[in-house]
Amino acid sequence: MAAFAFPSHSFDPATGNAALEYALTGPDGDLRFTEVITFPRPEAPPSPRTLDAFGRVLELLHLVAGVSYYKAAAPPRLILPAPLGEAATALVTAVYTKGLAEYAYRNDLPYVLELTPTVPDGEVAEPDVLDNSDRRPLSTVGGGKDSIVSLEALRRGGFDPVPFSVNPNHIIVSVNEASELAPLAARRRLDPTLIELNAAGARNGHIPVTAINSLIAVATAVLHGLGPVVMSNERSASDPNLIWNGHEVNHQWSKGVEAEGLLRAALAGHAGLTEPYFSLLRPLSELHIARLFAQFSRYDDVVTSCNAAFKLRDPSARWCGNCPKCQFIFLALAPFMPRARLVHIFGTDLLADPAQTPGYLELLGIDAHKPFECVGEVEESVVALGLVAEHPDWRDAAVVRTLLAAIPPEAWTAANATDVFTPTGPHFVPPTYAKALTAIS
Ligand SMILES: CC(=O)N[C@H]1[C@@H](OP(=O)(O)OP(=O)(O)OC[C@H]2O[C@@H](n3ccc(=O)[nH]c3=O)[C@H](O)[C@@H]2O)O[C@H](CO)[C@@H](O)[C@@H]1O[C@H](C)C(=O)N[C@@H](C)C(=O)N[C@@H](CCC(=O)O)C(=O)O
Ligand SMILES: Nc1ncnc2c1ncn2[C@@H]1O[C@H](COP(=O)(O)OP(=O)(O)OP(=O)(O)O)[C@@H](O)[C@H]1O
Repeated sequence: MAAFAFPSHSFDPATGNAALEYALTGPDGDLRFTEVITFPRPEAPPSPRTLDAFGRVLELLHLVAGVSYYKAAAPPRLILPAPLGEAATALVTAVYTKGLAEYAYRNDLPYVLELTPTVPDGEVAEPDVLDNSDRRPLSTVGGGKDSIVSLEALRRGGFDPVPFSVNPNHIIVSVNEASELAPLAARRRLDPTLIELNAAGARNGHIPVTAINSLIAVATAVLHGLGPVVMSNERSASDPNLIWNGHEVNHQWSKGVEAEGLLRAALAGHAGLTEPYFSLLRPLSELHIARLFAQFSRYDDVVTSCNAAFKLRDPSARWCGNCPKCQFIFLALAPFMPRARLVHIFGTDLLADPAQTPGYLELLGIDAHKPFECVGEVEESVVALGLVAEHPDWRDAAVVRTLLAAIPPEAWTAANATDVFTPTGPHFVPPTYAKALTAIS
């Protein structure tokens, strides 16, 4: 295929359906795709001003959600459908290069890291400014511990959050029920042709899915006259897994602070939104978030962070108990709760199972690089190990004993518990919201 293009998109306010059209084009013909996103419809018909801002967010979503289809062939050209301002172009460029860096690395396609979209010449009309910053926040729920911490922080801070998810599965539905808050949801349907192409051996790999979910969330907030979208992306999401051909490869790129800044700037420049989107947990480490989560037991029967439970086909019921994310989160929660409670949450005791040791050696930086998964930094795993080693419930667990014997002395010196539990780093949390975090600390 020679190029990837964005033929058109549309929205029907009567049904809430948005149709996003894509094309892979080449000398032997085109492959066309349509992704359908169904937005929850507001009770009252939206005003023309709301629909205008929503339409502009949809334009960004159309461009960003194309990554799923682009990746089936990875042509060298990306041809945008209309003139685009600087901030929006920067977002789109980064989503297709940095957001696809893991895909490029695994498929050995270095040119993807340097894609430059072709943007048609022309003026882009300035958007009207829309300031909804004082309205109720829309807080995304992914079923895991992080979004639960944000929901509870917002609630304790007096913000009356509206939970929101894209394609909520039974886990997300149960988390929302446990929160006793009334949620909103959007439906996203990938074009079935993509799944057929995958089955036939098309190129495939990781995509920056958080960028897509984030724009669906912002579009929903605008349509419903709600305030900022509150994400739960942690500090360590910004750190790369490795460097390849001089470029950072970060599995969690679209959860990182760079993506957050680019998205905010694009939403301001292209859609006129003044305070559209931020991550409440950005200054915190994963281990710090785990400590905060431990105080909320009402979600114990439902909370699930394991990605295997969120596959479209053959998902695990809850924690698979055998992936880097399960291993990391088990270790991160262990210092802050009794063993019986954690084993109840996971349905298994990972630190009692010697088969888990190799995975933990990777998380502790003893073997290989940081796994391509949503896991914290090596330093956080080392600090967590130090804490469980002193915990009466955990210090004699088989895996803990093996890891303590394997870890080199210099790893302890490099890991500093004070750093791990001190909020730090760049963030976009508005001052009015900062108090929500202190409310649960
Ligand atoms: C659940 C999961 O990890 N899925 C990844 C997996 O796909 P798999 O075939 O095992 O299952 P499905 O998710 O059901 O996907 C079916 C096919 O559809 C494609 N696809 C899916 C969603 C989408 O938005 N676009 C798509 O093109 C997908 O490629 C499959 O062919 O392996 C795939 C190939 O490596 C990954 O692309 C699947 O990742 C999902 C898009 C996904 O939702 N992943 C998140 C759990 C995830 O990776 N989150 C990161 C955040 C990364 C970020 O920067 O946003 C994290 O938790 O760290
Ligand atoms: N289906 C979804 N719809 C909307 N937002 C989502 C969805 N899945 C994840 N998110 C959001 O994306 C961000 C990253 O997701 P992630 O899976 O890391 O978080 P989580 O589920 O809250 O917690 P954990 O890290 O424990 O899994 C979070 O802000 C989360 O709320």
